[in-house]
Amino acid sequence: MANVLEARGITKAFGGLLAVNAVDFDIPERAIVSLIGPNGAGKTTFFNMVSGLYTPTRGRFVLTGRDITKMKPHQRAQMGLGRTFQNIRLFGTMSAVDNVLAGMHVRLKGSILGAVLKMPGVRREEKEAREKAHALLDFVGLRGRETFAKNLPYGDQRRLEIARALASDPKLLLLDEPTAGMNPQETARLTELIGRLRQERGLSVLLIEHEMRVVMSISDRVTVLDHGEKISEGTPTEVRQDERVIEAYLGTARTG
Ligand SMILES: Nc1ncnc2c1ncn2[C@@H]1O[C@H](COP(=O)(O)OP(=O)(O)OP(=O)(O)O)[C@@H](O)[C@H]1O
Repeated sequence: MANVLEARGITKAFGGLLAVNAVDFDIPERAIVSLIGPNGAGKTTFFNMVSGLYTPTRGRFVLTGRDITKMKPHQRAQMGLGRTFQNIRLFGTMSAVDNVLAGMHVRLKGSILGAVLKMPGVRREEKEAREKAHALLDFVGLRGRETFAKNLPYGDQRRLEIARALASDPKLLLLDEPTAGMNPQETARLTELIGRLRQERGLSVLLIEHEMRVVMSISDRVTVLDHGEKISEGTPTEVRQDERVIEAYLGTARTG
């Protein structure tokens, strides 16, 4: 199966500290892949390099066959990379649907002049965008929530972040600790939603997640980082039985 993302020899040095050290990493099409490891292992740093917030010190990223290593975050978004953040970054005093529309702007073509003149093409595009935004809210289970984003329950805000990320039609979605701070019911619903991203939308997902029940239940492959190095990679069952992983991480991790 083709890979959506290929990372080769990815390294990030902060001064003398190698936060990520020569990591190779593939994400196949329609795969759910998780990155785990103890605090400070380099997960977020790796993630920030995939999305373009950090430039690797060495190494190369290829997204759907194109080298994106030197591209800026918004260019990567246009090429099919979507992400959510560990700390929710919604527009608090905008409605749910307006948050999703904001996520769509990387794809909209209409000019400001066109909008001012109310040109038919632009009006049609706006209408279609609004319909699509409502469909995405339906998909994540937020139909008809017209309140400000900041007034939504926490679990719903996380789902809204995913709807906003989907608005740019990504091929690969990066989710940074999507169940952080959720209760068990919210976690179960979100896990199901992640499965539907692949099932119903054909997406690949890269997940950073501390909740081992989530990781082990939905991942096709798990990669384990420790001190910036890849120490294990395989199916959840393989990784769970790997002595190095048990020693470095699972012995102390939250296993539910
Ligand atoms: N901007 C930065 N400047 C300097 N050092 C950094 C920076 N970002 C991360 N580090 C260091 O790089 C290492 C990897 O950190 P990173 O946040 O990627 O780990 P993590 O696996 O995501 O941890 P956590 O599970 O706590 O989020 C740590 O030692 C951290 O202190």
